[in-house]
Amino acid sequence: MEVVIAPAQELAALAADAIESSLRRRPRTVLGLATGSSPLKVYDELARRHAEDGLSFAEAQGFMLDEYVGLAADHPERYRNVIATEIAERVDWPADQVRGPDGLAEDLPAACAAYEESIRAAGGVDLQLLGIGTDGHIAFNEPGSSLASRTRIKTLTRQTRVDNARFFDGDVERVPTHCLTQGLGTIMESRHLVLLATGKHKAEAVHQLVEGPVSALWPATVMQFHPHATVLVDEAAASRLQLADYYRQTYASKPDWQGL
Ligand SMILES: N[C@@H]1[C@@H](O)[C@H](O)[C@@H](COP(=O)(O)O)O[C@@H]1O
Repeated sequence: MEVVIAPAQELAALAADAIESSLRRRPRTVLGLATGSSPLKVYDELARRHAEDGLSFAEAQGFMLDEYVGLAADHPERYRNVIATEIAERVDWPADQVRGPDGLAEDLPAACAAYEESIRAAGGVDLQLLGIGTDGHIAFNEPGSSLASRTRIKTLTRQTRVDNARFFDGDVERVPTHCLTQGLGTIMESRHLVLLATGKHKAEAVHQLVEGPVSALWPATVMQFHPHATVLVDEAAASRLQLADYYRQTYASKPDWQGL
């Protein structure tokens, strides 16, 4: 696992570099898309590169991590709409090449199975962007999630609903109680995981993710088993890391050509 400690803007540029090099090498790249505030600067940077440097998503495919259950099709916080607004519609990405689990399906388990199949049919995710919840969840895999889980229905914790109330006018009661989420087993099949975390409120979760024992109590710790995982954190989110100096030295001595 590689840990990079840098200011937020630099982290966003690094994640965008990894996505850009993948897209330039292979225009049919399959990208895993995250919601929440953590990836927003990455999306801004990608949109800028599309406008200024011609970075194209025309042949790329996108798969979202998760979706709320039951939010109306036109609800601005429906993750499908968030991804459309934050990235897909700002670049040349055909709408039908960006998919997410269907939180409005009548048969939710069938929708989850179909989603797994569509990821498989696309050849799997090349690069998966991730954020992390304050309770250590990735996507919506809350504490207690099976480390081998696949896309399924989950009940959100009170903590996650409180954290996400800011997107629902601060009213926790308006945050849905259920979601569909890629499982930890699904996420672990992505070829490269790139997790972004900023702010002091993420420091404990980041410490557990990088340095804690692997445990369903901190679901992101499963990433310790991934052969290519990159953790991009600012100073505040890195403030509880025991080996922060070692991560700094390692990154400082890395040759430029190596990338993430
Ligand atoms: N389902 C999303 C996650 O994918 C995201 O990583 C997490 C952290 O969000 P933020 O980046 O806003 O802190 O929040 C939500 O619960």
